[in-house]
Parts: sequence; structure tokens; C-alpha cells
Amino acid sequence: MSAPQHHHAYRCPELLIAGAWRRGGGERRQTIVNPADGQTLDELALASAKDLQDTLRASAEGFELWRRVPAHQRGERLARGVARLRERCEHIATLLTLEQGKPLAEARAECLMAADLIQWYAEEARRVYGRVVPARQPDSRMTVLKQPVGPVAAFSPWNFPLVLSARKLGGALAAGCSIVLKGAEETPASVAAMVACLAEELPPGALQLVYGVPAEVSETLIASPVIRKLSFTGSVPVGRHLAQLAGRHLKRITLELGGHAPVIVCEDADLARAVPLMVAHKFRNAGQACLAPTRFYVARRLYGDFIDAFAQASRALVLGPGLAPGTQMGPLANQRRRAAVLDLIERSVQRGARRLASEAPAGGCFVAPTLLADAPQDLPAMQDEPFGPVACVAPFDQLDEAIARANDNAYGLAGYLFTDSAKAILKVSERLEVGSLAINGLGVSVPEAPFGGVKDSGHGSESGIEGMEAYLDTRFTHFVA
Ligand SMILES: NC(=O)c1ccc[n+]([C@@H]2O[C@H](COP(=O)([O-])OP(=O)(O)OC[C@H]3O[C@@H](n4cnc5c(N)ncnc54)[C@H](O)[C@@H]3O)[C@@H](O)[C@H]2O)c1
Ligand SMILES: O=S(=O)(O)c1ccc(CO)cc1
Repeated sequence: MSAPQHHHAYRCPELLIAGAWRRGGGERRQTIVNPADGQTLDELALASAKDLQDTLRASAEGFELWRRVPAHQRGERLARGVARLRERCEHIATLLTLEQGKPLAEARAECLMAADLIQWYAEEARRVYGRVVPARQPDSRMTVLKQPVGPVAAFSPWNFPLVLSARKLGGALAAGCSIVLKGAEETPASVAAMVACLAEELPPGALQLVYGVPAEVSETLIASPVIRKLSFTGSVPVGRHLAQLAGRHLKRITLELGGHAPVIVCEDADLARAVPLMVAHKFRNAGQACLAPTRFYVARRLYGDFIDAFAQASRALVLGPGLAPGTQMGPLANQRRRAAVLDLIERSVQRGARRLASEAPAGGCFVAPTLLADAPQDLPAMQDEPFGPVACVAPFDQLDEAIARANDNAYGLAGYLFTDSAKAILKVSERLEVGSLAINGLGVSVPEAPFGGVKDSGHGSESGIEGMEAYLDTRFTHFVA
């Protein structure tokens, strides 16, 4: 392990507990590595058991303070935090690129997307309406009230640390909940810088940030009677484990557990439009996105042309360190991911897939953009989420066959369709087992619409009014005068 380089812009953050930043008191440290060159950036001090108990106490106190702030003021205060986030975007994006690897332009876009997400929730805070139900007897009133569910524990991953934390922070805080965020230990500084923008506007304990040993943090928070709701984005095994803990302690839970998005390219599709969109979307963040298009089912008539165009556009991508000007695809976020992706490619090639790939830069965690053509349905890369710069492609003859193969996967998060045929659009919209479908585009995730999955991709939605509802309890009041 190399000594910390202390890049001029990079320092590991402290934890935000009860309104004050403090160094994690635990014995363990997490080494933060720049995936572009393998250099150590800094060491993160993790939370102790006492830090977590202090966090729980402050979360209960912060909830009592924050829930009493009128909704329109909550919105205004969050909006001020969002303005600060936009002002500090360049600094935060640089931290994100250093610790996560994505190109600086993508890091900036992520920071601004996180700002948009929280802004939408800030505006929505004042629109959390209840309703009046016609009463069953004279001189009485029946009302339905929406109330914040209580202190929330949220767990966000390393691939889109800002966006995937912002969805949880925005919803919980706008609804009037307090929230403890456990960010991903691999990417701590960018999230801390975003949290700092918001925390300046909030009472102590309303928003807290911890990093720790993940299992210790989740078990402590979920078992505590203080915490009323969980939200997790990450892998299926960890999601299953947290769902079991949530069940044991009867906590509400929202789970976003990844995807293996099918793309159906019909015979009438415009390849000149579809291919550049899908190549950019596929290789954004080096493919480490739950909504990335990964399984292409292409009408046989277009199959050869699609492969040629896709492979050519992928080869043209400029790979390099995220901070280097002109870089279009950075490294994977860590060596663990690189090893897993290379293994998936090798196993798939051994099973007969045709590999079309360019060269990856030496050093760091780079993997070349890879297309696996003539992919049978049981190919490892067709079944397992690649979470890297790997796409599979196979031809189809009938739309029903393409839909059946698209649905033949444990995941059901995003899906994509390219066609102008109304019949095909209706059929796929009805039958594709996904939480979000984009037709002739890539917009499956926007602040004002719900984002969530079916099957092993999890349950519940984030963003949109559904994302707000996830942080609200419903209370019926029947009043007789
Ligand atoms: N849905 C997404 O956006 C998303 C994000 C990251 C990873 N993933 C999936 O996870 C796979 C592997 O990634 P990984 O190696 O980082 O996975 P992992 O399962 O080891 O960790 C995923 C995240 O969960 C957290 N975590 C792990 N154990 C936990 C626990 N007991 N309690 C609370 N949090 C815990 C980690 O800190 C990390 O941020 C990827 O291939 C991908 O399929 C999905
Ligand atoms: O940046 S977004 O397109 O909104 C986005 C949403 C979800 C995920 C999950 O990995 C990644 C990026």
C-alpha cells in the first residue's frame, strides 16, 4: 500500500454527528484509493460504537426539531442548501472524480443532478396534502393526515454517491424526517461536501453522516427503536440481508438493488439515433450504473449493422484518468470491480460469445469497453449484472421472443425500446417487467418521476411523489363535535 499522497484537493471527511463534525472514534481505518492510478489519497477514520449511539440520540432530537419547522420553511431551507451545492459544484466534482474515477464532466453532471433532485423535493415539501373524507354522521369530520415517518437510516453506494444519497436526503428532509446517512466508505469526501451544504441550514441531528464497518452500522441503526425507516441502494445480497433485519425489527424499507437493462431494437429503429445514445449511456461511469443498458436484443435485419456501429462508437471512446481533459471513460471504481468484470468477460467468451473490444490503458482499474456478440440467453454476462463496461447483443425474429428473453432475468429496473411502431410500443409497455421504460431515448431517471424496480431490483420508489410518500405515515382522524 502506498503512502497517502494528499492530493491538493483531497482530504477524508469527518463524521457529522449531532450538528458537529468529529473524527470517527473507531479503531478501523479505510484507505481511500484513486482508481485512476492506484495511489492512496487518504485514510478515513470509521465510527465507533459510541459514535453510533450518539448519532441515534441526536437523530431522535433532530427529528423533534425539524418536524416542527413549517413545510414551506423546510423547502426554503433545503433550497438554500441546494444553491450552496451548485456554487461548490466544481470542488465537489473534483473530489468525486479523485475518489471514484468518473470523468470530471460526469462528476459535474452528477453534482448538478443531485442538486436538481433535492430542489424538486424542496419544492414538493409544501404540497404534502392530506384529504377530507365525507363524514358518516352529522357534526363530525374525517381527515387523513400525512406525517413524517420518523428518523431514517439511509445507505448509499459508491457508483453515484451524490445522486443516490440526494434521493434519500431530499425525500426524508422535505417530508420532515431526520436522516442518518451511511455513505459508501470508498467515496466519502464528495458526499460529505454535499452534506455540509445542506447541514448549514438544518437543526443539529436532522442530517447526520457516518462511515463505519457497514454491518456494524446497519445492525446498530436498524435494531434501534429510534429508526423508523430504511432506504438502501446497492447489491442484491446486501439488500436481502437488510430486508431481513428490517423484517425482524418491523421497519419500513425501500430497496434499489441494481438491474440488467434490456434494450429492444425493432426492425424500423433508427440506428443513427439509437447507437450513439446507447453507447454514451452504456459507458457512462464505465458502466457502473444500475440503469445502464446491458442486454441488447436487435431485430435480425439490423443485427450486423448494429454490431458494427456499436463497436465502432465504443472503440472511439477516449479512456483515461477522470481529471485529464478529453477523457470520456474513466477507470472502474476499484480493483474488486475490475477483477469481477474481467472474470465475467472471460467466462462469457469461454461459453462462445464473440468479443469486440478495444485496449484499456495500463495501470489503474481500467477495463476496455466490450461488446459480447451472438450472446446466448444463458451466457454469464446475460444473466449476471455486469456493473462495468460490458454489453451483450443477440438477434431476434419476433417481438414476442425479444420480450420473453428480456424478461428472462432476475432483475427488473430499467428497460429501453427503439421503434416507431405503435403496436410494438403498446406491447412492450404492457409486458416488459421493469420499473422504468424509455422509448427512443434514455430518460428513465428524472427528479419528478418515480424510479424503482420490480423482481430482484427491489421495491418502493425514489423521486417523484412516490419518493416523498416513502417517508410519510398516514393517519386517519375521526372527530365528532
Ligand atoms: N443499485 C446500485 O446502484 C448499485 C450500487 C453499487 C453496487 N451495486 C451492486 O453491487 C455489486 C457489488 O458491488 P460491491 O462490491 O460494492 O457490493 P457490496 O454488496 O459489497 O456493497 C455494496 C454497498 O453496500 C454496502 N454494504 C455492504 N454490506 C453492508 C451491510 N451489512 N450493511 C449496510 N451496507 C452494507 C457497502 O458499503 C457498499 O456501499 C455490483 O456488482 C452491483 O451489482 C449496485
Ligand atoms: O444519474 S441518474 O441517471 O439519475 C442514476 C440513477 C440511478 C443510478 C443507479 O445506479 C445511477 C444513476
